[in-house]
Amino acid sequence: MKPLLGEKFIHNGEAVKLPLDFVRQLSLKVQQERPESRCDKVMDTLSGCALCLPNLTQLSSCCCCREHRPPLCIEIKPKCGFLPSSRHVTKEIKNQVCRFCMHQHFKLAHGKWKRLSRYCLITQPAISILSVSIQGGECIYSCKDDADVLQDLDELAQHLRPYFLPSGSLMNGHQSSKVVLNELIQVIVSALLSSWDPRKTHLSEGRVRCEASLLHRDLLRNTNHCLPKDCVLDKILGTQMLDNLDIEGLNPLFKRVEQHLQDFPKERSSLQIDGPYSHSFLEKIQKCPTEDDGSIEYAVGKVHQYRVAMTAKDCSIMITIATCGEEDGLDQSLEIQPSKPRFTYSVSILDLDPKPYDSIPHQSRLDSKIVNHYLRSTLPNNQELANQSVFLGWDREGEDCTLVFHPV
Ligand SMILES: O=P(O)(O)O[C@@H]1[C@@H](OP(=O)(O)O)[C@H](OP(=O)(O)O)[C@H](O)[C@H](OP(=O)(O)O)[C@H]1OP(=O)(O)O
Ligand SMILES: Nc1ncnc2c1ncn2[C@@H]1O[C@H](COP(=O)(O)OP(=O)(O)OP(=O)(O)O)[C@@H](O)[C@H]1O
Repeated sequence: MKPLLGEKFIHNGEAVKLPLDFVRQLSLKVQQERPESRCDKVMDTLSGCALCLPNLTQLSSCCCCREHRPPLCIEIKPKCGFLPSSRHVTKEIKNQVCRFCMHQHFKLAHGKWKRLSRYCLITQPAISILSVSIQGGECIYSCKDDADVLQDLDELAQHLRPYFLPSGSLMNGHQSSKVVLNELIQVIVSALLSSWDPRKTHLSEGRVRCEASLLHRDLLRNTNHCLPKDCVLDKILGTQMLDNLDIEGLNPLFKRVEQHLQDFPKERSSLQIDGPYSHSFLEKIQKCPTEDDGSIEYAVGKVHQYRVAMTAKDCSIMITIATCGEEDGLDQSLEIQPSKPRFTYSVSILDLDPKPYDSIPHQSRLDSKIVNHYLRSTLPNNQELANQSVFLGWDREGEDCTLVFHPV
């Protein structure tokens, strides 16, 4: 992922061995802390291996030590940043509404989420804050399912006040909360959009407006869709866009690979179906023909590209910021306005586990379920269709099992 997402955002980590007993105890502790919706996840307690990474809630050049204020760490899961433009897409709604918005309805119906979020990366310039922690691990804000969001944000603002409002400020109550949160968001956005060369900007390709976004239309109209070249969001978006066929275009290629592996099982390893994720794997991704020439190389290249794109669609960004003085003279410092505090920051990408090859059929089924559920549950014109859906071939789970008659 490093060559694709950029050296500076990714930490290799080091594979380390851990005593199995320690891992078992850790797993028990972690399991107790998991929110209900994530209790199906378990830690791998059998391999005895772990990845040792630097603590990304801290800054390496710690000018903040002088400041007496611990750094703030903000974690964001951006999810997919574009609408498909593949000719293989069969359902028009996928060109209008992003998967994240459609998936939310599906998750709500199945009890995974308790409410719809206003977050939609496709259309909005705003940032939805997922979690903020202070160095030392104290979490001061986290997107909880059933919490009172406004009250939580007020509490968050109280914590952040010393970072963003001068100590003598007379502002208080709701007004100051608003100012403080706006300042935080400005700093986050600046870190997300910062690149080594601020003059380089480019327009993101493809359709950029998700029609299901809950954000106000006026806000959407004024949105500028430029991303500075090489900023973290640009790198992630570019990698996500390796999925240019959509799962609907990829599925037949996956079947081609499956057939090939049945005929030539020994080629599984040279085609690097299960890795290793080496230089030659990267070459298969980068040198994949642009048009389908019917070859196995094309099919494998597209499958690999899709898996890498899926990883980039599910990664997190960690931004750590600390206030600093002018005398710190750091390379990566943000000055939002000359009269306001200066910040130093670091931006990293994490959770880059490769998505397994075997998950592709699941992704294909899930895609139909999400789209069918969305069409049935949200579009008023489809209400009648929804009532008849069982007869038309949609089962209760929203899976498309339509019986298609072909002319003979
Ligand atoms: O399918 P999505 O878009 O909901 O993404 C899943 C994530 O959901 P969320 O980002 O919370 O909405 C999901 O996150 P959570 O566990 O719900 O926090 C996982 O990251 C999942 O990956 P994997 O299947 O465990 O490898 C993710 O699954 P895939 O990326 O494999 O689809
Ligand atoms: N290097 C790091 N420094 C600080 N915090 C980290 C670091 N790596 C991960 N975290 C925190 O731990 C969380 C879980 O990490 P990650 O998503 O990589 O693990 P995971 O194995 O996918 O978790 P799960 O078992 O829940 O699926 C991250 O969302 C982040 O909050």
